[in-house]
Amino acid sequence: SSSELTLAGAACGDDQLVIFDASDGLLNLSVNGVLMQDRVFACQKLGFYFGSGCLRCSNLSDAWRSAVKQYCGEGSEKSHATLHQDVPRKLLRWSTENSSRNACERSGLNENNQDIGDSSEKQEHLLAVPGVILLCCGLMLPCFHAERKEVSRHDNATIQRNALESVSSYEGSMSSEKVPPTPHRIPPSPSRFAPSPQIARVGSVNLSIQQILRATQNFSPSFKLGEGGFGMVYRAVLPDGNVVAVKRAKKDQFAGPRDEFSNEVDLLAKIDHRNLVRLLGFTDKGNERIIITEYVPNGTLREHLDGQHGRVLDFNQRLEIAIDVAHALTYLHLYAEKTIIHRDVKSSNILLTDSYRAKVSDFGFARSGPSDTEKTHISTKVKGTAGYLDPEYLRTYQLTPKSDVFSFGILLVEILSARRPVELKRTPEERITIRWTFKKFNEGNTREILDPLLEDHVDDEVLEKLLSLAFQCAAPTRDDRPTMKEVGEQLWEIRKEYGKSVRKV
Ligand SMILES: Nc1ncnc2c1ncn2[C@@H]1O[C@H](COP(=O)(O)OP(=O)(O)OP(=O)(O)O)[C@@H](O)[C@H]1O
Repeated sequence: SSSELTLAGAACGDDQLVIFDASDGLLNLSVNGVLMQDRVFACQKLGFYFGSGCLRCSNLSDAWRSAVKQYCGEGSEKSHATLHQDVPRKLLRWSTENSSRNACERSGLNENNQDIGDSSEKQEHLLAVPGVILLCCGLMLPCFHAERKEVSRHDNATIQRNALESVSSYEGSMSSEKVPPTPHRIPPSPSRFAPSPQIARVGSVNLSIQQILRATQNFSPSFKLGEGGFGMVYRAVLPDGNVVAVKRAKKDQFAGPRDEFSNEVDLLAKIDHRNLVRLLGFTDKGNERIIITEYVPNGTLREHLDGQHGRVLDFNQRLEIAIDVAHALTYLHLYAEKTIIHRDVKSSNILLTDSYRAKVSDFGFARSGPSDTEKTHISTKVKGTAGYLDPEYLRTYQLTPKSDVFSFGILLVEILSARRPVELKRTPEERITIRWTFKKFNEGNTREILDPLLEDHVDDEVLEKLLSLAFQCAAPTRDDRPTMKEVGEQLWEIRKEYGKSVRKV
């Protein structure tokens, strides 16, 4: 539901690939968190992944196939043709002409193929071939073909629904897992869900399905607040007049290897902080899985930065929001029953109250940190949202609270600039907001970074301190990043300084 969304992700050796889109439907590829800015080069890289056998079309989900097709198939055809006369077009025709046969098998990209192995020697050989782009394009064709076959099997509406559903936060996989994971949120497994007695104690709202149906007028669209990877979110008015948010799991979230529902419930149940959305109750009956949380009435931070709520957030409000998020994360990292790593810190997961205080929501991806005090990290699948993902975590699969610190650094720049972490409509130099910001900062042009809609005067020193803090948080190596507690303390100091500078003016 945010605008820069992951469409598909896969692991290839040590590389994590994400093809993601923006609200305008443009597609881009990132490898290990680095956006491939040149589409031809990116398609070459994809071609090598296919060539080395680590990406196989037979293992690709519909969403991946369709993403690859959109990314390298139609858009790049022209540029390839310019470079290599009309040959790639010929290859595309080859694929269409042979549509009756499985092109995956035909090109030797099936599971048993030994012709194009995964040895680096063969990759080097591929690199040495003139017209490598042509070859790469050819290697990817089977996927375009397979996608076409899918289209003929499904009606358009289904495809569109699949694409929408797959637009969610990123889930990569360990390098040892050769099969690319489905880009869908991993659905909850009924077998693993068991209401914990703790929840019953924590939950202060006990509602039957009937009462929930009444409170949302049968999940009426007019009560809908939004939609995320887990399902729809509704506003519900309880018989006592209190308003709550009701998060209803999608039907297709009911079978699968992991249990996002119980994950979210278990974690929320242990949390009690004014800057974190509070769990009030849950229901798990029959075909319905529902989480009831505190209702936060004033939309998401991203909506406010987009100006969707009319009034522009002033500088002090932005500072307070940043401090609130820092406090929420400090609590999760240090003071909750055990260390919790949120893993999906982003502006669309920050909800605002009427007085513009922030509450961090969406614990679908949250993980408990290492329970063993000796260990500094846990090794786990990569999850999160493109643009906010810690590159070290992407590379090593080692998750620590510093991954949240990285995302916070990206968020801080977003709060100051109102730009999304990745802005695909902009020129290549401006696309990756953190890089663009860093360049502007080094050139001494910090004012240009600020949200142009912001009317307040902001002291240069205050702005520079905030940006330095954001860059420290977004340092490539986790050891160079501060802890969330230190970030909160620094923000607090900067806010005091800003207060003084405003009084002077
Ligand atoms: N407690 C709440 N109070 C008010 N609105 C909420 C609440 N929780 C969620 N929403 C609304 O519902 C939308 C969807 O929320 P949800 O947490 O399911 O997904 P998301 O974070 O936007 O997306 P994703 O699941 O892909 O990360 C939010 O963007 C927000 O507008």
